[in-house]
Amino acid sequence: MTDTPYRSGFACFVGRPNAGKSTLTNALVGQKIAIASSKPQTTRHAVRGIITRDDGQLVLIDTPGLHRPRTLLGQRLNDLVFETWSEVDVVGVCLPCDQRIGPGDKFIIGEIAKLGHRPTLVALATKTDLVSRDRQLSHLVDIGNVAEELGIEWAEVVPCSATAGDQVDTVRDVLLSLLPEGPMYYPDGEITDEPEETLIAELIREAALEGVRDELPHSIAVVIDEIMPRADRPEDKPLTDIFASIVVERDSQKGIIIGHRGARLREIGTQAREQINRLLGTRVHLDLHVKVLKEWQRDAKHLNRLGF
Ligand SMILES: Nc1nc2c(ncn2[C@@H]2O[C@H](COP(=O)(O)OP(=O)(O)OP(=O)(O)O)[C@@H](O)[C@H]2O)c(=O)[nH]1
Repeated sequence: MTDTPYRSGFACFVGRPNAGKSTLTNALVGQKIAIASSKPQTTRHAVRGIITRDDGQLVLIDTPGLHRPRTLLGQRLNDLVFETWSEVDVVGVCLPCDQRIGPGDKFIIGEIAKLGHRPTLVALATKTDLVSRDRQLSHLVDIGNVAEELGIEWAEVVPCSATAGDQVDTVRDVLLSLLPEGPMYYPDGEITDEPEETLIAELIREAALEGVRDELPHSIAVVIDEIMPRADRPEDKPLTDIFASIVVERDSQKGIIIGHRGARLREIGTQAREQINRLLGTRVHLDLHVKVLKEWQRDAKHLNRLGF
């Protein structure tokens, strides 16, 4: 027995699109659970990663990026962000070292500062591997200045790189140390409480987004139609059939997803299948269809059905 109190609580990362939030979440949790993609604004669901240690438990919540709400989907995503911020104990503000702190970053920090219940704020200078030592130092000075400018206080400022593994342990330690004393919320060994179906849908969405134009991300949703174990398989070689639909808004987008003679759709299937195999630990057969649901982002009925 030690005298150190058990700490537990919730944290989330915020920052501009591409700031490295999902990648850092994955690095901290040590298993791929959130969706990392080189396209901005791909994180949609509040995917949680759970870190359980002898001295505490940290539940990481991944929120979508804040953006100008032009559609009903945009509004709902923003509401989800504000809701999450006021519920967590710690918010890690990701400020990538290779980018100057700009109006977008200040807007996000300013919005958090306005919350009635303000979480503890930590500044994470992400992507240290991309810059020189000098640039890193001037970035840290800017991070200090921005706190003063906006009237907030950083509990800690940590430079780190999720891809190079630089200071990831420190980020984990710092986040845990800032949590209140509390119980273990989730049993040990649980990495995410997202239903498997959501994770599978996210993996397919991620594969579908790879290499498509920048404006497409918001137009794609994935619905899992059915997941079932294939009958009559030998016990040591199980196979799972997964039927899923990729939903787009326009016929032209359907064409992009399917590609020339179905080439892109096949690529999406292959890539997603590999990830799903890894997630489930069994072989899967993936059956993908592309559906057009006109203007689904503006239609409350469609949004509800697609899980937003
Ligand atoms: N060099 C380098 N690249 C990184 C690092 N962290 C993330 N990246 C890359 O930056 C891009 C964006 O990373 P994400 O983790 O998807 O960023 P995000 O903030 O979750 O992005 P959104 O979901 O769009 O809000 C990806 O291509 C990552 O591989 C890092 O520490 N170093």
